[in-house]
Amino acid sequence: MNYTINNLPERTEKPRESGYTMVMDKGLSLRQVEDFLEVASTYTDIVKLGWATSYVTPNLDQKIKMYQDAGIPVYFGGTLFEAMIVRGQFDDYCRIVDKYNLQHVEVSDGSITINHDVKCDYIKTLAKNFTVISEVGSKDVQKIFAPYKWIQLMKAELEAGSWKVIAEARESGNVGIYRDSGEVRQGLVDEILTQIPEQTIIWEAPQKAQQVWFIKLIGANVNLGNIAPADSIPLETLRLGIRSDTFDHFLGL
Ligand SMILES: O=C(O)[C@H](CS(=O)(=O)O)OP(=O)(O)O
Repeated sequence: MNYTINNLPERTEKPRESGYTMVMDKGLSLRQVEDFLEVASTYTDIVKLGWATSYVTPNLDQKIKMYQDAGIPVYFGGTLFEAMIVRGQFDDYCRIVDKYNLQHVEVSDGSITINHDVKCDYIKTLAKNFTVISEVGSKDVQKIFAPYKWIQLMKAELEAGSWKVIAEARESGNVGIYRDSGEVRQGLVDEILTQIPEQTIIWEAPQKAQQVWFIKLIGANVNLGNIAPADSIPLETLRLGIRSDTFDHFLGL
């Protein structure tokens, strides 16, 4: 840090198990990645190349290498996994992940309907060679699961071998764990936390109010995802209680 401020909440350090920040890159150029890394690599634990943007992004191999050289693992959005398995291309998917030398994969079913046992079988298979992050929740605003269902799905996926489960929100932050207004489904989150260890969940929280809500509930070291590249440093200040939104929350701790 550039200078000392006393009595800040303790932040975990990289490589972290909690306090994780997953940034979503949805098509940054190499120059933008370079700029991003200059300022935000300390605060970024992993980068997701959003949905299937990796299919159309130029200079993909160079981009991935830039992140990896900075010590930041990269993975493809779950939508790419879904787009390939509905086309019967699971083996091709594995080959692509290998080709780009990725260690992490996302298994999701936000846009497709698959039997949950089948999803867990994919997790089991992929967990033999990769670190699996699986996503729970649908991208369909009409599909609202009861809290017991979220818990059941998360438990089964962690047991199948997921390293962490992602709670769905999309880039927009208005489905899954949020109402269409972006407001957190508080009862749902509270109930999930009675059964699922919080360090095993990455909460998608693209909006500032959502980040603030989770920091106040769980603390500076909550795992948050779908953070826009430009929000990495602002998020870190929220975690540390040095922006107005969380300022009072950490005073006196
Ligand atoms: O669920 C997500 O966060 C995303 C981005 S969006 O739904 O397309 O907005 O999908 P993913 O495939 O996991 O990147």
